[in-house]
Amino acid sequence: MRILVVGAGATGGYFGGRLAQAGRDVTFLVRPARAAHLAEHGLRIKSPDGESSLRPHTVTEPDGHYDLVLVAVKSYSLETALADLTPAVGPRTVVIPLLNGIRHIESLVRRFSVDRAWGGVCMIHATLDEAGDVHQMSTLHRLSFGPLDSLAAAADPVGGGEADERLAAVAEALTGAGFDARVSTTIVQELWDKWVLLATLGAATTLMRGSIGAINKAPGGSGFLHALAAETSAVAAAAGHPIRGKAAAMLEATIVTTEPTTSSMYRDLVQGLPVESGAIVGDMVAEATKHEVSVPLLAAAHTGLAVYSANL
Ligand SMILES: NC(=O)C1=CN([C@@H]2O[C@H](COP(=O)(O)OP(=O)(O)OC[C@H]3O[C@@H](n4cnc5c(N)ncnc54)[C@H](OP(=O)(O)O)[C@@H]3O)[C@@H](O)[C@H]2O)C=CC1
Ligand SMILES: CC(C)(CO)C(=O)C(=O)O
Repeated sequence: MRILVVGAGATGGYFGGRLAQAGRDVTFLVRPARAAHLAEHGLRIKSPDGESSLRPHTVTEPDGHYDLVLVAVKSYSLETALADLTPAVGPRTVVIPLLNGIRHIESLVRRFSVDRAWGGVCMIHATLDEAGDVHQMSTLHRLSFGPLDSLAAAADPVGGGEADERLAAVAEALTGAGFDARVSTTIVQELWDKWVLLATLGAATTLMRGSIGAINKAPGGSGFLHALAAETSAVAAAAGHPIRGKAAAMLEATIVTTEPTTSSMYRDLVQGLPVESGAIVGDMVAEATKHEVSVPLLAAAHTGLAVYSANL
């Protein structure tokens, strides 16, 4: 299976790198500066389990159709990346995005239809360090993926057809490659579960300019985190995607920790980089407005991120 990974940053470099190390046929679609860096230094992955390096195969424009395309760019780069990657998408290509939030799903479905645009949720704490290496900061590395359930059911109402064959092939390609790969039959709900977690984590850490552990140790911090999580959970419930079970337990465990847990958006902010505030916090505020849910803390975080972005 030919796999194209669009973006060789923290997530693309990690998951694509692990796939290449496992012997999969992986090509990275990168821009010229990243291509030059990778040609000179290779793709280095630093993780709690050790350090590794590989010589990735890169292209700066697609060289034909691929069977599977993993999209690993930030939300603010998506539209350009979609235009760049479109020549790689043939009639049977599966496109799986790793982005946070929900809005990118609509862009992908608009461009490729629900038949080729699937859902993907990655759980990892990773960053590109000052040397341009991928730094995996915890042992978490999970990738869930699958056709967009309700939409896919409408496209393939009886199941058992070509969609199932492609799912089996994609699952085989992604499984056993050194990370936790999971087929999901409820990927839309998983996208919401992750969004609620990340909107909470991202809003809290960027508003308070510190980790969840630091917030919990500050006066009023625990109450603030619980109030914020109640807001994001209420938005998801009002939108028809209430978080339950394991997702609710994970949210609770995340907001009570005294560990220095942060979010990718916070790491970007402290480095003075652009942030995905619209896709992660702004869209959740918009959902709240649509469903008449009161979200004063989330709205304050959104305002703070807008001020930060305006000063970049
Ligand atoms: N980092 C994390 O821990 C997690 C991140 N996520 C989500 O994953 C998504 C990706 O984030 P992350 O990997 O951290 O981001 P990074 O900024 O580390 O990497 C994004 C990469 O995309 C590249 N890129 C942008 N536009 C293009 C293009 N047109 N063609 C090719 N490459 C392009 C950039 O390359 P260039 O050098 O050319 O700018 C950059 O290296 C985000 O939505 C994020 O929220 C989800 C879970 C965890
Ligand atoms: C939820 C979390 C922290 C881990 O995947 C994340 O997605 C992020 O930091 O962007």
